[in-house]
Amino acid sequence: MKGAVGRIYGEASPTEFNFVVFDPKEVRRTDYVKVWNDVDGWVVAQVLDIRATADLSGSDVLQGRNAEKELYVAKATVIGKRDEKGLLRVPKTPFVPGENVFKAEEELVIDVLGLEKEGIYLGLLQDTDIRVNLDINSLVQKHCCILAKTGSGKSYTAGVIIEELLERGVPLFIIDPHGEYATLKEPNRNEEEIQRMEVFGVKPRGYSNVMIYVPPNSPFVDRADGVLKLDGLNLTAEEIVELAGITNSTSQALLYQAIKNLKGSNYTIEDIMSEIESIKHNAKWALLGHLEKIVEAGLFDENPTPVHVLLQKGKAVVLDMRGVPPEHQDLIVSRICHQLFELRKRNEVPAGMIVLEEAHNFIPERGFGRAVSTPVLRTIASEGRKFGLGLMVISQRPARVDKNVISQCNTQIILRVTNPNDINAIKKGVEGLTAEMVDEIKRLPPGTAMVVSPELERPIIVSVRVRKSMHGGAAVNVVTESKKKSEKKSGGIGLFRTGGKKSGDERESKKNKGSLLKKMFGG
Ligand SMILES: Nc1ncnc2c1ncn2[C@@H]1O[C@H](COP(=O)(O)OP(=O)(O)OP(=O)(O)O)[C@@H](O)[C@H]1O
Repeated sequence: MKGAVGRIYGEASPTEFNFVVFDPKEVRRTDYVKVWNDVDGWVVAQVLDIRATADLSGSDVLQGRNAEKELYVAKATVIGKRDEKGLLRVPKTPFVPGENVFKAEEELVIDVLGLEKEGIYLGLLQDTDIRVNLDINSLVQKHCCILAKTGSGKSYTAGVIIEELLERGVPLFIIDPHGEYATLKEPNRNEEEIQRMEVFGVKPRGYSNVMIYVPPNSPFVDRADGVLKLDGLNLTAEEIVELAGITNSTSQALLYQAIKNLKGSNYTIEDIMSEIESIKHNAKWALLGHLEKIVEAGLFDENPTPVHVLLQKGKAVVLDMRGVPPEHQDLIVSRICHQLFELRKRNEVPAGMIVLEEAHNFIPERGFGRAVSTPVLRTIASEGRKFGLGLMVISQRPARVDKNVISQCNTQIILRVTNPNDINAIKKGVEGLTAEMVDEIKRLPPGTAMVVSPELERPIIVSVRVRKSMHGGAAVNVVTESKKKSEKKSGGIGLFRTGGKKSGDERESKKNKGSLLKKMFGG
């Protein structure tokens, strides 16, 4: 029959069938096809796998004989068809062997998958010209996560979504441990990417509504739009233990005692120091030394930055924490997110989204470290949607991110992941993934994402569009870079990130810091 790409053969059920492929160049894995079902009419299915067989024995092969004709057989899983009410229905009667299989038209695929006509434009459905738009409300209010192994396009994809949100005026607060998002201000100048823009129907542009804030101890203070100073009021013993790296149990006990004495008042770090000074114990001097170092770090100020500037209509504020010690980053994230959440509850900042890069450092899975920012981020993940505060959780180590937080994310964007522990974490945190889909995740090329969302009838694979603005996390070739800078010989070949990314888990070393305090006082 004209236009047919194959014909059903062998056993077929209402949900699965195999078909012989007429031309292997025309049908590929993950393609969408349609088949006539006598009861339901045209039904859409997706090709899961294709195999080639030939009528050749082992000895034929050994004697160098070629097959007269090889046979290509595809396995398809049925997605269904929309009924008059727009609900997806899967047939109840099996497909008939011998029935022709056709390529599904774009409109039919869009309809059956439940793709939005408008929304956050993420890219094109793999191997098609179909635009994938994600529902903005669901993505922002009900949280989303981007999970991938390093170098697969995680922060690039986050950049694409941020551009789309910026164009719609959604307030964003971007927690950027490695300084990858400041380049949102600049138009994309990457020539290769500019050439691919036509395919995606986008043009280069920078975003002037992006502001860069840095902590006071950042090496990049002079380049920032603003400095984020914290008030330093009512620090908890646990926060100070983490901030100063206090491991000595006597010092921890003294600190706890001093803070207990101050409870009920609005105390500063100087108040804690005077309280400790009044304690008669030789261990107090070492503790005072630790506190002195915190003061010297200059994170806290009598005139703190008003937190409402971090979430403003039509703006994205990037908190660039490059070069800031991880324990400072953790405290900053904890305090700021707590205050933003409180302001949002009182409607003193607009509804918006917090973008959290390197999420495994701030909301680690139990057993993979501790962070003072965890409780507030968990609360935002579970209650944020009630108050209009969304989370975008980004991580290259899905196994090390709190699974509860991942499963709270309505939209899950997964790029290539190969580590077995990370794959297992994705299986646990993402509902509805079949074994075939999990295999697919291991094979995804860079810049290609699997998107899972209740708004979509099934996980889809998307070629993420090119960025309009400059990507800030690109790898830099050490050799070229060092040649540019000097005539000196290069010490070796390697790659590092423009954002100064560190490899490995920075927080691993302080895994159990502070746990002693908990054990001693049950705090
Ligand atoms: N959709 C895309 N289109 C074009 N290029 C892309 C796309 N996605 C990723 N890339 C390329 O892949 C590179 C790596 O992407 P990215 O920096 O986002 O990786 P990552 O997963 O965030 O890695 P890391 O964990 O090290 O930050 C980018 O520099 C970019 O060149």
